[in-house]
Amino acid sequence: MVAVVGSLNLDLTVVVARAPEEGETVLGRHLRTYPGGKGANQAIGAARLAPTAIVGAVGSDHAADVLRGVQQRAGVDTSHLRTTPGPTGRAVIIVSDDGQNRIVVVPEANSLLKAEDVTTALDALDPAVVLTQLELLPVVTWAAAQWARDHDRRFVLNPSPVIDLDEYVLAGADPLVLNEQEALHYAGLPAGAPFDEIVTRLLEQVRTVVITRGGEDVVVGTEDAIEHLRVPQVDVVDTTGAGDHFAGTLAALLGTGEDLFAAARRASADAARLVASRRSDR
Ligand SMILES: OC[C@H]1O[C@H](O)[C@H](O)[C@@H]1O
Repeated sequence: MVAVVGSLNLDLTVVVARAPEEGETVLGRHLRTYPGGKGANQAIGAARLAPTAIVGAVGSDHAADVLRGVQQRAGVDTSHLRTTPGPTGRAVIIVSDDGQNRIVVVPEANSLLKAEDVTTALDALDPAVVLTQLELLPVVTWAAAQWARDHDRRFVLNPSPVIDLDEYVLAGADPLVLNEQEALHYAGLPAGAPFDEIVTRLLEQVRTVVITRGGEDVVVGTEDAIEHLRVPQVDVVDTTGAGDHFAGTLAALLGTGEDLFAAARRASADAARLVASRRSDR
């Protein structure tokens, strides 16, 4: 079983020809709401391949009902999804015609999840893999990392959005799953740094690393090898949630005993299919 300790948001998405500059107004189209949140997206990705539960919090509003229902229909165990007073998390997303996005997250209920909620849920679920990201409070991320370490379970960490992470949390990551910009941040290197140096710096802090580089490749680093895996080439329509789907798929496959390199290959093929479609068609 995979336990995803993570965020759930209702996403308000708009498509634009190009994202506005500071002080500029542009016209948009296709204003839609979608179920989202990195945790929720990852749980749906994982649930296609392995029993999966989400540990998180939603508010007491219509958005909460929508998000809970979507998780349940995807086969995700929601018995540790807390309901808190007030609004559910929201995100505002601008998707440009080149498929790239800009996201603002308003955490709301996500910030009401407590460390004790996570420990209690993980004790009850007893997962083989704990997957988390950084849209919850830092003490909650810490609790997830600590539980996995204390119980000798696999801890998959997607350190997004970027924050200054405690080295205790990073040290348990096996793997750390992140994109190129995030990799530069955690490696403490400037844009344009040689890729093998980025991976080497990260491997000084974590056990294994998987870096997704859009249509370029996926880089997998362990203490034995650094490999650049080819990714399927597709026409990019919307990248939103593709990294989450990748992380969820990877965590599920690792939980079934798949090797890290094979799991990363399969996850990138699955994520490529998502990138090539609008969210309304997924
Ligand atoms: O990674 C995409 C997700 O980030 C934010 O959490 C949004 O809710 C969106 O669904």
